[in-house]
Amino acid sequence: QPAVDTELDRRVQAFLAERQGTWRDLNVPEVDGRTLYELIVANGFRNAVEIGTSTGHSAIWIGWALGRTGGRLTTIEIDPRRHGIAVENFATAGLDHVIDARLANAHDLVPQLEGPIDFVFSDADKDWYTNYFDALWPKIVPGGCFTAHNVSMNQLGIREFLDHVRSVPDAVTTIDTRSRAGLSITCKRQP
Ligand SMILES: C[S@@+](CC[C@H](N)C(=O)[O-])C[C@H]1O[C@@H](n2cnc3c(N)ncnc32)[C@H](O)[C@@H]1O
Repeated sequence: QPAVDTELDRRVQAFLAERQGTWRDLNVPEVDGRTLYELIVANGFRNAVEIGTSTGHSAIWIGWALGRTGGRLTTIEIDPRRHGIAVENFATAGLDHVIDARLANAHDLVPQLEGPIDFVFSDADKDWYTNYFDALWPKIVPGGCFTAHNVSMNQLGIREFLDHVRSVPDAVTTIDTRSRAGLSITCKRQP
């Protein structure tokens, strides 16, 4: 359980407790949000990207962690309704100063994002995961990680994505098995 010791911690935890069990827009389960949080805090990541905001559940966990490390998150959503709810949620949780929520097609925006990047969470269209990875990997710093959701599910593009990341020479990929949907974590080796 993350410690509660600052005003931000109290506000985010109150928000998450109030919304527990109410996330209905393809949002990650709490256990996966917690894993993302722990990964960011443990590594001190500060320059994060999320592909697929939906209404913001995972972004709240990522943003909370970045609130602790002093980082920032850029998160991208194509659906205006979900994007609008996410923006409201970020303000309610007290994380709007940490999260830059973009309404855009990630196919167009991701290749334009500037580095350096140290953390990515990919959770949008699975058949585009390999393209997102190839666009961002050169901008990820050594020690940084590209994570992807639903890799244990038999969806189009997942097998190709996993084969691809496992073939990258400067990458080490593990699968977090606490995640029922499967969370891959691909980190760039230090030179
Ligand atoms: C599984 S949901 C994301 C859940 C979110 N990470 C959470 O835990 O709250 C996937 C989202 O990706 C969005 N999406 C799909 N294709 C996209 C694209 N090309 N660009 C941006 N967003 C996209 C969908 O509209 C959907 O809201």
